[in-house]
Formats: sequence, C-alpha cells, structure tokens
Amino acid sequence: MTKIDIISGFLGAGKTTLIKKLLSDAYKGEQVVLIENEFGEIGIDGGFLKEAGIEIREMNSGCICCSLVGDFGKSLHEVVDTYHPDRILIEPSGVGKLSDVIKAVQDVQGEIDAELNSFTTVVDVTKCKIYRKNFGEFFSNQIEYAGAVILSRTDKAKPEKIQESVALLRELNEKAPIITTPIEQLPGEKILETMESSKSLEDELLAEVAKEAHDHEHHHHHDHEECNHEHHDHHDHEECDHEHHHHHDHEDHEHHHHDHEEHEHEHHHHDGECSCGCGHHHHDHEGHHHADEVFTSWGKETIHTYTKDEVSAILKTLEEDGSYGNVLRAKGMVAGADGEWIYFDMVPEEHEVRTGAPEYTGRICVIGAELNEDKLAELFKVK
Ligand SMILES: Nc1nc2c(ncn2[C@@H]2O[C@H](COP(=O)(O)OP(=O)(O)OP(=O)(O)O)[C@@H](O)[C@H]2O)c(=O)[nH]1
Repeated sequence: MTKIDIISGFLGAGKTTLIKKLLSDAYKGEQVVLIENEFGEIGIDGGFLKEAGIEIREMNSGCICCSLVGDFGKSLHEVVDTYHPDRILIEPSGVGKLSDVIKAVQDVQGEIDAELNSFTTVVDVTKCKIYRKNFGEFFSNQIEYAGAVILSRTDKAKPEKIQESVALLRELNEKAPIITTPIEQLPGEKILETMESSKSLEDELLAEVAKEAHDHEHHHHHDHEECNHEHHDHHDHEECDHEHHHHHDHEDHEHHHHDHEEHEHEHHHHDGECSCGCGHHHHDHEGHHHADEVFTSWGKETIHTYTKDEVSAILKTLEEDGSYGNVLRAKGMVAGADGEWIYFDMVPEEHEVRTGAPEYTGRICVIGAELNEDKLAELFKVK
C-alpha cells in the first residue's frame, strides 16, 4: 500500500528543504514519487506518460519527480499503477487550497492501492503574520486543514516572533502539532512521526493515568469495546495561548458503559480516573460523583528554555505546595538552555529530570484535581 504525504506551503516556505531531509533520512530506502501538483497549468514538453498529463524526471536525491496537469485523480491512478511506490509525496503548487488537495486524494484512495498518510503545512515563521493578512483564506485553509504544521526558519527567528506565529496558528488550528524546533535538529523519523500523529501529550498522559488506575485498582471487568463512546474535549483558546483545558466532566460525555451498581463501589476509591483505559473520566450516572471530584489536565506548549535545576525546583514545588492543586501527574519535554532537551516526570513524592532527544516543540502537561492554572503557568514561566 502506497502512503501519500501531502506537503503544502507557500512559495519559498521550506518545502523542498523538508522533503530533502525526509528523503535522506525517514524515507531512506523507500521508493518515493514526488508529485508537484501544478493545478491548472498546461504545456508540458515531452516526457513520460504525457497523455495522462504527467511529466516524470529524475531528481538528484534519487526520487522520481512528476508534475501533474489535468485530472489529478486520474493521474494519481497512473502513478500508483505504474510505479507502485512505497510513498507518494504531493507538493501542491502553493496557491491551491489544502482542503481541495486532501479531498482530491480522498476521492480516489478507495480505488487505488494507496492511503492518505499525512498532510502537513510548512510555514515561514517570519512571514506568518504578513501572509495571513495578504493571503487570507488561502493561508488559513492551509493551516486549518493541516495535520501538522512545520515552522521553518526558527533557527534564525527571535523567540518572540516564534511565539507570535504559534499563537496566530493556534487561532486557526487548535490541535495540530506545530514543530518549532529547527528541523535540522530533528531526525527525519521524529519529523515524520509528528506529521503522522496528532496525539497530544495530554491524551497520552490521560491514557497512561487511566491505565494505571485500571491496572492497579480495577478488579472487575469491563468490556473495552464499550469504550467506543464519544468524548468531547473542550479547548479554550480565547487568548490563543495554546493552553489546553480538558475538562472531564460527565455532562460532556456520552457514557453508556459500566454496570452502574458495580461501579458505585469503585467511585469511592477512585478520584475520578477513568478505569477502562480509554483515557477519560467516568461517572456513574446516579449522582454519586460531584464536580469537586473531577480531575483536569493543564497543558502548555512552549519554546521557553530551562535548566535541569530549574525544572527540578518546579517539580519539587508541585510536590510540596498544595496551592497549585492536587497534582496527580506531570510530564513534559522542554528545550534546555544549553541546547539539550530536558524530559521530566512526576508522580506524588517522586520526580525525575533527564536529558533526551529533541522534541518538535516544548510540551508540559499536568494532571490533577483543582489545578490552579494561573499559578501553574507562572511556575513554569509560560504565562
Ligand atoms: N535558515 C533557514 N533557511 C531555510 C529554512 N527552510 C528553508 N530555508 C531556505 O529558504 C529557501 C527556500 O526554501 P525551499 O525549501 O526551497 O522552499 P520551497 O517551499 O520548496 O520553495 P518553492 O519550491 O519555491 O515553493 C532556501 O534557500 C532554503 O535554504 C529554515 O528552516 N531555516
């Protein structure tokens, strides 16, 4: 099955730079076809598969590059059927809407041996603001529909500029990971993984906390299939500070599972953790749970840099000072002042700070009850 990655972005954003990095790294050994989708352009001189409007030429990096004209879907068919590549990279011409390109791929993916794997937008961090102003809908569409956003030129830009751009992007897309770490500092695999996955740190941590609760405290059996209910996470982005608030309040969920009678006992022991491994908060529906038992998560993305000592001190404060809330778990990875990345983990009465591989951006997540978000933001210097 061919994987299709769409890499969108305005002229000069840094798409080719990214593609070269992926080709020499994450896509190494794969057979890759790069499609430059020149929507609406005509007049290809010579070349292979000309009738289908496809021009093929060898790229220096070893991949096959083709420019499509005419019927995009038909051409995609041709490319898959002719080459059966491991990967197709689509680089839209830059002025088309990303949503149109995604739709065009989705329209044919059922008919061909290929699947849409990722859709990423590369944005020049120094031009974000001006592009939004000048290109309006064309710019916002590329951000709104992106599964991940890669900021280019963060190696040169001032931190304030990066922060401003992230805030602006968050107004348009609240979920997609935004890569702020300069891509030359990241292994291609990490970039690809980020492009493919939009799972937030909070989702991961909530699932982990829920699983621990499940493993340690839950002795009766739930059918996990019943966990396919809908969850609604509420994000507050009024100030575009990319702060995520997940309120796990039963009113917001459609929970149909659990034997309520059985579950009543459990709730006396749990502090509201979901016990079924689905990462969410459960309640019996008979009013045995109250708002004060609800736990929340507080998450923040940041490009702020820290020292290990600073992070240790923060975690120690969280452990000892109840005024931040009842902290059940904290986890994160942030850029270190010396260029190394700092990873931290905290459970009550225990914390660990270590160095680790570069992450796509700094991320902090705290889970607990009655969290004082303002104080947490202050403590982590991300206010
Ligand atoms: N310093 C710095 N330069 C970058 C970065 N990304 C791209 N560039 C430079 O910006 C210029 C344009 O980058 P490309 O990768 O060619 O951009 P593109 O989006 O493919 O451009 P088009 O093919 O014209 O659409 C090149 O000179 C790159 O070296 C980055 O993250 N940092």
